Amino acid sequence: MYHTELRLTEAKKILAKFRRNDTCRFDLLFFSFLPHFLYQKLLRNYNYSFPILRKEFCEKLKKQSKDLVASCAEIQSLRDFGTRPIDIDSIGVSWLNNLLFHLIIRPLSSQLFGSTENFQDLDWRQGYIAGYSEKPAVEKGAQMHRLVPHTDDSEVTLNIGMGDEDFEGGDLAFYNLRGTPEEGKFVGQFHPIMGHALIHSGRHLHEVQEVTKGDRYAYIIWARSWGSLRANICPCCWMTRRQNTSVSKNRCICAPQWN
Ligand SMILES: O=C(O)CCC(=O)C(=O)O
Ligand SMILES: [Fe+2]
Repeated sequence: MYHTELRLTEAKKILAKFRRNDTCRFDLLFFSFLPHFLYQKLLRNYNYSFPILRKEFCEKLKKQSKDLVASCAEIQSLRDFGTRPIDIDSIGVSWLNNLLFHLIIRPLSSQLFGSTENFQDLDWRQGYIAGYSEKPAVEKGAQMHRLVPHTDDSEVTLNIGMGDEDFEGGDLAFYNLRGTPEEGKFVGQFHPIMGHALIHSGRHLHEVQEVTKGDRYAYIIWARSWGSLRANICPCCWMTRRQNTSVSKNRCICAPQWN
């Protein structure tokens, strides 16, 4: 679990540095208009989309991740790196996770999802780059053709399109909120835009459709609330969206027969 206060101090320091340095400042588009932030409602009331990173910055981040995969391929014991989505902390860009978490995800989430998802604040994040391709290959850091419908083990997910610019297919499709009568019903789909973020609740069923041309990358951050939501309910039941019935309660490892 991350220590929220420590990370917040770090995020503020980095933000101050960006404000002093023009070259860096314009790398992250959102800093220039964050105070007047306007988000756009997308796919009814559940998902919201807005521009967040410059294309050049997305390219740099992708390059850093791919270069690391390529160097690891030369070292026998690190060959697995790239077979799974690339963890942002492990490629030395934790500061970006922290900035996005503290300055974007936390404030937006408490307004947009706090009451429906039952949390007061978020205090944990994990960021990674997922790659998909018409021709998946470890050396590109693009491991998959598609991603089947699922919910995330997060209260809220931020999804930033990282390009490439000319891929085809690979739309993000949504099928409504797990645990509601509408679960499974198609809501809409979204062709990722490079540098644009989409924020949605973790229990919003979604899939990545097959990429039919080129490579497609996304920078995903999962955010959780261990301090409020997961402190009050069994995290395992929440994760599997187990309903609170006598049958499903007995299937939980926290149920009396296991203790
Ligand atoms: O690649 C994407 O756009 C979505 C990925 C996703 O849903 C996930 O990693 O949970
Ligand atoms: Fe997901």
